[in-house]
Amino acid sequence: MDFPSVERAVKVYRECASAPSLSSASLQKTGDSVFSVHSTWSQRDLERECNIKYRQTHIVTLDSNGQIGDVIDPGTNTELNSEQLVRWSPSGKLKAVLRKIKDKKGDEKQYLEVWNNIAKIHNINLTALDKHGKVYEDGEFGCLEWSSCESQLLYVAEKKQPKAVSYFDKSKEGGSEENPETDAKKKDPEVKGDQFVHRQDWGELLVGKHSPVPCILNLQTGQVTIPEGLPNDVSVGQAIWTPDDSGIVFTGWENEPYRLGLIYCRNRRSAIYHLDLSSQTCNTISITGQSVRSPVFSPDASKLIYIQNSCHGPHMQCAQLIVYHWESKETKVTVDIVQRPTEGRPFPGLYVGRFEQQCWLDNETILVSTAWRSSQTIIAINICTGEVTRLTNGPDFGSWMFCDIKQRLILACRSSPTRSAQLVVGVIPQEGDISCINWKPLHESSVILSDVIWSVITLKPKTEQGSDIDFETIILKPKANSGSQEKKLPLIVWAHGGPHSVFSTGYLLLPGLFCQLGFVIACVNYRGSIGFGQASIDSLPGFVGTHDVKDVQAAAEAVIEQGLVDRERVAVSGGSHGGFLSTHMIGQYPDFYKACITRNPVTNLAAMLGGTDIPSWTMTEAGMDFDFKIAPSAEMYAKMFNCSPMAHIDKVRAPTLLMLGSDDLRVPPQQGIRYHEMLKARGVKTRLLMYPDNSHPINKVDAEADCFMNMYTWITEHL
Ligand SMILES: CSCC[C@H](NC=O)C(=O)N[C@@H](Cc1ccccc1)C(=O)O
Repeated sequence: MDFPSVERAVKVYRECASAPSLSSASLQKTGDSVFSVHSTWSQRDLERECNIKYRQTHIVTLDSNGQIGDVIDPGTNTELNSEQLVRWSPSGKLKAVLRKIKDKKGDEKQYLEVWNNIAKIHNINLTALDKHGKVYEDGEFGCLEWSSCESQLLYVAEKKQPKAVSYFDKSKEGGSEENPETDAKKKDPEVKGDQFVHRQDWGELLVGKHSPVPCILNLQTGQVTIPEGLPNDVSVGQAIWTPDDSGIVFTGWENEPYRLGLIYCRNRRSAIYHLDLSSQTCNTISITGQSVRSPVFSPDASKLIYIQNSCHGPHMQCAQLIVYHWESKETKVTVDIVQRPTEGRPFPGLYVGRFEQQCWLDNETILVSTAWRSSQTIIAINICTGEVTRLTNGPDFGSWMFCDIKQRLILACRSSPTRSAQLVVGVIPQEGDISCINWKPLHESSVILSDVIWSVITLKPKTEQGSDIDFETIILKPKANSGSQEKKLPLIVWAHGGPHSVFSTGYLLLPGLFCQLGFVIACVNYRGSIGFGQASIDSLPGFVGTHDVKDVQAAAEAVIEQGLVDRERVAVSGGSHGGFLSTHMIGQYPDFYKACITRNPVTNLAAMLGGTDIPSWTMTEAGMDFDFKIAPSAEMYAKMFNCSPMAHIDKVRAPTLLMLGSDDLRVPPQQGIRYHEMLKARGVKTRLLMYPDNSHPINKVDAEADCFMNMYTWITEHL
């Protein structure tokens, strides 16, 4: 078959990859019935080979009936390149900005600025204060919180460590020093012989983040303090003020006996703490032996909510929503884990990492986005009754992210496999059905794939165990061919990572690109994906390499049965656990798959145990309980090997492209390198691309673009 040319693929990539993705969006009340919407976007810049960030502002007015009136786009996109965190004060009058700037010598400095509506009114050089290391700006620990009196800011930064020096360092032995800053630093405590002590960090994408502590900046004095009384051996993150500013509440992750990588892993042992700043006493609010996160106070300050799930087992799980009554100290599970959604009660449970900063509709109702089968959905939860109302369920947009709420004006971002992100506003009815929202877009999607149509199919598993748990597949088809019988199309079967994550019916760059270029795509949400109930998640550990493989194959067969696809031209693709599945498919169905493309694949769980930042994952997914002390036996290693793609290497025939990030701490590149070597030794065609300075996602702009072009040329050469 004639595939579109490489030049055409480059053009399609330029178009589709130009779609900006939303980093954050918030609402500010700027007058009677007037709101401004500030959104920050990230966009690939292929010329500069980097992601640029820019801010967009819209004005939204409400009419006399409280409904959306005008939406004004002043057309003021501004590129931002140094803002790390931004937070509006409770009154909306001040804005705090954490900024990273390189000085003349090229050293990075962090500043905390405060702006009013006219100008910058404070600028504190946090690096020069030298009270702590780098400020955390990530989505796991990071925070920037105004006290209610708007005179203090709370954030999290790396704890300052005593300076480690050599026993042979002579520079400290007297001599005069004229620089007072260096003199002050000289007075800092020093530890001899500690220069090479290994300090464990929080792993993949959190490199250099070891011991976060809360920090308080007093805007009047310009001084930063690290509160006393913090628990030992706990990493502090997600800190917020208590309602009267007398203390702070935060999530604390246990450092001991050793840290396991945190990103994409919502099962790390943690607790919610309350530190009283005057008495310097710290108490635990949550129960121990759980994984908890994201404390948020209700507007009337009577309740604190947070998310909780088990700290054992799968790395992503269905979670509970906990309500803690601040005065009575009573705790209640208001939304529980859902094992199996049913037709009568379809809510599949909560799959939430962190609440948005403003998530309260009123003192009883919160808004949150969660996975709901193959879509990302906004729900309202009545925290007194636990009642869940689905607010978004339209046929055109499959993925909805809740952004902000002011009064009853809700800001959200939606997308679909054929439409890139679009901000929308709506008014939540005061009375009646709160899901009756008339959404109004603030702008058009920047990319619309008009030649693609998408659908979701539900499938029954073909295994004995877990056969009562269904799963779904998102199908993308080129429109021109969708009804015709004349020419059958090539198929790419795509498996997501995790394994406990999900493809949602939002904008999917790679599948969309390939579909624009004439391929049918099947994105398989095999059993174990999130959004289908905890029973589905729990059905996979112990059966990886079997259940997930059978589901992927059943999805491929189901798409072929629809009659549009040429069964002689099927390829498979996926990254990480999706790479584990791709390499399994070519080992277990060697006649079926004609090409394989894989990013940072897990190929041998037994070998990965000693190299990944999450050794717990390899044991859990192979069906064994993880314990920090465990030194696996030969039988355990055998179990891990036997469920791995490497166990099927002798059967592989499909030409296989491997794309590896040299800095991946999650799936060490050796996993892919060894698989590539094994294929070479068996005479199977294979190519390995190693991307320097890239880690697990391989998402640097030049690397990502190169990956796509190599995927395209590999597939078109072999199908
Ligand atoms: C020991 S590596 C395990 C595979 C890895 N799982 C967790 O990190 C994985 O599949 N990564 C995914 C990323 C991901 C994981 C979970 C939820 C969302 C995304 C991948 O790279 O696609």
